[in-house]
Amino acid sequence: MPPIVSIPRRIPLLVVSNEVLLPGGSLRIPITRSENMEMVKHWILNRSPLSSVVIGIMPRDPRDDGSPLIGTAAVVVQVTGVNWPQPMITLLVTGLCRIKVEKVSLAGSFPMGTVMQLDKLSSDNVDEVDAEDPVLASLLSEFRQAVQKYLSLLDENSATALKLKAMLNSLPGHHLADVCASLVKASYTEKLEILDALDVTERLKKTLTLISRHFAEMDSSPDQSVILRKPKQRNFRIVKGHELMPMEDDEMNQLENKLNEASLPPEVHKVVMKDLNRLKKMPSFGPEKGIIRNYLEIVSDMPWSKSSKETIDIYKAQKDLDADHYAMDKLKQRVLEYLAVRQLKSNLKGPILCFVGPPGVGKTSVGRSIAQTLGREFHRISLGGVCNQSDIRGHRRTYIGAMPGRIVQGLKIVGVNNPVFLLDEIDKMGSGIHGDPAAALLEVLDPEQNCTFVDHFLNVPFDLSQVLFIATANSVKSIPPALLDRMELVNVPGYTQEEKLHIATKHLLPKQLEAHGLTPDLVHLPDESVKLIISDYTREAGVRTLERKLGALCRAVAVQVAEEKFPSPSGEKISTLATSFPVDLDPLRVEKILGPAIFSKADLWSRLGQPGVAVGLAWTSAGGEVMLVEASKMEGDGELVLTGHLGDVMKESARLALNWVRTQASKYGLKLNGETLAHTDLHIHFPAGAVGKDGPSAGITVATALMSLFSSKPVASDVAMTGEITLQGVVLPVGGVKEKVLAAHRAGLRRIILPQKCEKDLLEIPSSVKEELVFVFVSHIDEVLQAAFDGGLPFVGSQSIEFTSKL
Ligand SMILES: Nc1ncnc2c1ncn2[C@@H]1O[C@H](COP(=O)(O)OP(=O)(O)OP(=O)(O)O)[C@@H](O)[C@H]1O
Repeated sequence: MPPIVSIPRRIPLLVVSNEVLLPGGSLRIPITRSENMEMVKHWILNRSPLSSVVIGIMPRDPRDDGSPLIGTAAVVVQVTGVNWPQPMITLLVTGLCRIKVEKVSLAGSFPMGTVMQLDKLSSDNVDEVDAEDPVLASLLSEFRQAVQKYLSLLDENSATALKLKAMLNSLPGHHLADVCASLVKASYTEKLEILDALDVTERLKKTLTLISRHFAEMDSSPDQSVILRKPKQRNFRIVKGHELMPMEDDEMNQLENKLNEASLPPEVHKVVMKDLNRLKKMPSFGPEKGIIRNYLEIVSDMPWSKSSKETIDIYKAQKDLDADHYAMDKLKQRVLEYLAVRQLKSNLKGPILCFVGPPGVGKTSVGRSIAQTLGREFHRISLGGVCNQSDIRGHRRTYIGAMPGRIVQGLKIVGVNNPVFLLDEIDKMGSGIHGDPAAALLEVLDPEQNCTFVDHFLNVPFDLSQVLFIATANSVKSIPPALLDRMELVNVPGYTQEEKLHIATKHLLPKQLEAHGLTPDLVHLPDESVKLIISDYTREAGVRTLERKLGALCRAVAVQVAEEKFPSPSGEKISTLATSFPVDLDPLRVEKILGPAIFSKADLWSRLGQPGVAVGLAWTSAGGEVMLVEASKMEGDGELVLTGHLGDVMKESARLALNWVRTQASKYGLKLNGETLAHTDLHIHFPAGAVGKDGPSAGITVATALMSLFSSKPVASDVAMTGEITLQGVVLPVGGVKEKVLAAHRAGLRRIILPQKCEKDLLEIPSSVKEELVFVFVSHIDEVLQAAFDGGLPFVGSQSIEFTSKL
C-alpha cells in the first residue's frame, strides 16, 4: 500500500464507543448506524484505492471539560459486510497520527471534520524525540529495554511479538510509545490519556507505567494463568508467554446457557460446544469471532425440540375449510383424507401435497387455512425466481455474508419444528451457475431423508420430518421429474361464473370491505353488478382481478363515506356517487367507477363470421383461453407463414392440418391442386402474437380455418373446438378440457367440439355450466367440419365417409 503522505484537511469522522485507536494500532469497527453506513457507502467505497482513504476515528469522549477534540487519523485497510441477521459493515482501520478537530459540518448525514495534524507520520521517518535532550534520551532507552523484556514474555511467533520486534529499532521514538500502548492491556480511560498526551515525554512515561504494571501482575501471579477483572465487565485471560486475550464474559455465559437450554441433540451439542470453546479462546478483534458467534446464536435460536400442539379434528377442519373457501371440493376432500390418516397415524411420513392450478384460485390461502385448522404455525417460502442452491441449503460459513437457507430461516422465524411450510411457486424455480435449487429440495421433500437435513450454514443435521410441506404450482411442465415424483399433485381448476359470483359476494367483498374500513350496511352490490364485473372486467380462471375490482368499488365508496363523516367546511364534494346509504352499486355505477368494459363478448363476435377464422381453445398456466385462428391466402410462391410466437409442436400441427386439407379438399369440391397452391402463399396467425403458444391441440381448429378459407364459408360463430389431428384426419384427445370448457363458457360460446375420448373429462365440469353448452364429440376431422359450419360442409366427393369412430 502506498504510504499516506499527508492527512487531508477535511475528512469524515467516525465516533467509536469504548475503544481508542492509537497511531500504529489497528481496530475493527462494527458499523450499524445508518449515517455511518452512508459514510462507508458514499465516501469510503467510492474511493480507490481503499488504502488512500483517510478517516478520523474519534473516541466517544467522556472528557467534557472543553479540551480540544483529539482523535486519530486512520487509513482504511478492509471493508467487510454481512446482511444477515441485520446489515452490518466492519471496517478495519490502522491509526496514522493524532488529529485535532477544528470544525465539524455535515456531508449528507455523516459528519465531516476540518482537522489539524498533531504529530508526524511514521512514514516521514522524522523522530520527534529530541536526541539532544538527555532526560528524554534516557527515558527512551529505558522504554526500549522495557519493551524488550515484554517481548521476551510473549510467544515469539505471536502476531504481537512479531510486530513489536520489527518495530522496536526502526520506529521513531514518539510512535513506539503509541504502538506499545495499543498492544498492552489498558483501560479505555488509560488509552484516552495516552491519546491526549501530545508531549512525547508524557506519552512515554504513561506507556511505561502500563508496561511495568503488566510485569507486576505477572510476578504477583505464581499461576500460569490468571483472570483479572477489569472495569466494564471485560475479562482478560493472561497466559504466561501468550498474548492478552480479552473476552466478553457475560455474553459468553449467556450464549453458553442459551445453547444448553436449546435441547440440542447430543451430536449437535458436541459440535457446537467445540465451536464455543474455540470462540472463548479467540481474541476479541478477530474477524472469525463474529462469524462463529453469529453461527452459535442461530443454532441456539433453532427450534430443536419446540413444537406447537397439533389439534386434528377432521369435522372442525371441514368446517374451517368450507368457511374460508367456496367450491374446491376435490382439493378439500384430499386435504381431509390426509388429515384423517394423520389423525390415525401421528408419525405419518409424507405425502407432500402439491396444489396445481392457475393463479388466484386460492392455492396459497388454502395452505394457510390448513395450518390454522391444525393449530400449527404457517410460513410461506416463495420459490419464484430462486435459482441458487444456497437459497435452499444456505451458504458455507466460510463465505463472507454467509447465511442459512430459506428452510432454516423459516424454522427460526416460526420458532417451532412442526410448522406448515408452503413452498409457493415451486414451478418458477430456475437453475443457475450456483447449482440447482430443485436438487436441494429433493432432500427436503423426501420423508425418508429429511430427518437429517443438513443446511450448509448450520453444518449439523436438523430433523424436518415434523414439518408439513405443501407446494403450489401453476403448471407441472417446468417441475423437474425427480421433484415431481416426490409430490402428490392435487389439481385446483379455475372457477365457473357461478362459483365466482358466490366467492365474490361471500368471501371477497366482506374481505375488501374490512380492508377499506367499511361495513356491509354501507354498500349494496347486486348480483348483476358482480356478473358484469366477472364477464366484462375480468378474464381469468381465478379470482384475483375480481378481488381487485371489488377493491376499486370499495375505494369509491370509502371516499363517499369519508366525505359524509368529515364534510368540507366549504361544502365542496369529491365523490361522484349518490349520497344515500347503503350506496347502491348497480351495473351503471359499476361502469362509472371501473370505466368502460375491458373484455366484451361483442369484441370476439365481431372478429368471427369471416371465412378463414375459427375459434380454438388453449390451456395455459393461467387457465383456459379462447384462441382465434386466422388463415388468409394471397398470390405468391406457395409459401406457408405461421405467426403468433408458436412452439415447434404447434408449427408441426399446423403443417399437418394443411396437408390433410390439401389431400382431402377435393372431397368437399375444393380444387387445391399443386398448380393452384404453387402460386398461393398461406398465412396462419394465432393472436395474441406476443404470447408464446405450443402444443398439438389446435390441429382441428387450423384444419377448420383452412377449410373455411378455401370454401369461403364462415365457421358458425358460437363454436369453439380443441383436438389433435393426425395425417389421416383422426382426432386425438387433448388435456386441460375442464379449463378450456370454462374459458369457452366465459366467452359466451355455446357449442364445443371435443375429441370423443375427452367425454369422460366432462364429469369434472359443474352441471350449471354443462346445461348451458352443447358438446359435440368427434373422432374424425370430417365430423368436426360438419359440426363447425352451419348446415355442415357440403360433401361432394366420390368416396363415402363414415362418421363413426374409427379409433
Ligand atoms: N374458493 C375460494 N373461496 C374464497 N376465497 C378464495 C377462493 N379462491 C381464491 N380465493 C381468494 O383469492 C385470493 C387469491 O388467492 P391465492 O393468493 O391463494 O391464489 P393462488 O392460487 O395461490 O395464486 P398464485 O398461483 O398466483 O399464487 C385470496 O384472497 C383468496 O382468499
